Amino acid sequence: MATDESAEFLAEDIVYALAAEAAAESKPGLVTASQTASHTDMDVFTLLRSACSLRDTFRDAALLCANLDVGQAINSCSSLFAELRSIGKYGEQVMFRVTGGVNTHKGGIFLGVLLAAAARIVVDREPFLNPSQVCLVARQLAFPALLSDMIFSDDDSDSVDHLSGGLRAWRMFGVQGIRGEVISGFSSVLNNGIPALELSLNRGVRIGAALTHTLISLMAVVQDSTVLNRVNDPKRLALVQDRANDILANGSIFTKRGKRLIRRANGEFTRLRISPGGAADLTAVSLYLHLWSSHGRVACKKNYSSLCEEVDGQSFWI
Ligand SMILES: CC(C)(COP(=O)(O)OP(=O)(O)OC[C@H]1O[C@@H](n2cnc3c(N)ncnc32)[C@H](O[C@H]2O[C@H](COP(=O)(O)OP(=O)(O)OP(=O)(O)O)[C@@H](O)[C@H]2O)[C@@H]1O)[C@@H](O)C(=O)NCCC(=O)NCCS
Ligand SMILES: Nc1ncnc2[nH]cnc12
Repeated sequence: MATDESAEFLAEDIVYALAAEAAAESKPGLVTASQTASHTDMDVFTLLRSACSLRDTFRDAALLCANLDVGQAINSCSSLFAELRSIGKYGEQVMFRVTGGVNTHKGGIFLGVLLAAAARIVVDREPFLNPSQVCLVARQLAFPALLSDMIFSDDDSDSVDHLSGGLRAWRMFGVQGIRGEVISGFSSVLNNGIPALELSLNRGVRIGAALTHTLISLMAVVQDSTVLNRVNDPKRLALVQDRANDILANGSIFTKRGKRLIRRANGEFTRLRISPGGAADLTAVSLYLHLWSSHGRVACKKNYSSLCEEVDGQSFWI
């Protein structure tokens, strides 16, 4: 196997970001270090095991593009994307093997493979990777194939049972899921996720709390098909977006009221078994794109004394 320093560091940051997202607290309905929330088949250790197993997958995706410039990559996008998809499928097999069959990071694998490839294409020209450029190249690589997935899913068949959760949500309700996020050029990540993450870090909060605010900011806008996987009811997605918008309007992690609403949303989503897994994946994406753009340094002006505080008489981890 050829060695390539850029491919190694890109993969390393993706794995770190998936693990950091898993460990972060105060994520409504999602697995954290202290809860399994809406999930009965996985905990934080399952997610960490999965994240750690995927490093070679992301490295291989970057390596595949090590000698390509943007023009060459875009001219050969359909064959390149087919090769990336098979690297991603192999990554999915590894994930299912190490988790005993649990879907921990299907979306995270796809996004990581695509963005590692795009970043490796861009990195020779731009050592400080600009998130918009990386996302644009990723979009160009994936656009034809994802569009055809979506058009093809609209076949004559009345049944949607054979479709994946994402394609079913698209076909039944026009919810665009992961494909729409990529086709849009990662609009939620660029317009909501990364700005929220950087605002939090600039305000001096710790990385875990910054990830919570990033997640909430994404939940407010993302068309997350995971929310509809278990119950095909678009009202559930509207509920997630309403709750997230309400949290943001009340100060999110920066106010007591915001934190109270985060806690309340966690209780509600857990009761309803709602899991915003797509927004979780995009939280990790926001983190590694931020890391790549700042050369691997998270500007964490730490305040460890606020690690755990009381909200309504209960501890609130941030
Ligand atoms: C293109 C692929 C992504 C394959 O797509 P596929 O159609 O197979 O999958 P989708 O159902 O479309 O969704 C994939 C995952 O994407 C995440 N996601 C959803 N919405 C968004 C969004 N708006 N932005 C970003 N990411 C999004 C989501 O992943 C997360 O949730 C998963 C956990 O969900 P959970 O409900 O707990 O697990 P389940 O097992 O489904 O249910 P339970 O048993 O628990 O009830 C977790 O994976 C997170 O990562 C979606 O799950 C790509 O994978 C691909 O190309 N693969 C190769 C195979 C292929 O070629 N397929 C093409 C089919 S046409
Ligand atoms: N923290 C999390 N909880 C549940 N599903 C996830 N998929 C990715 N991260 C997740």
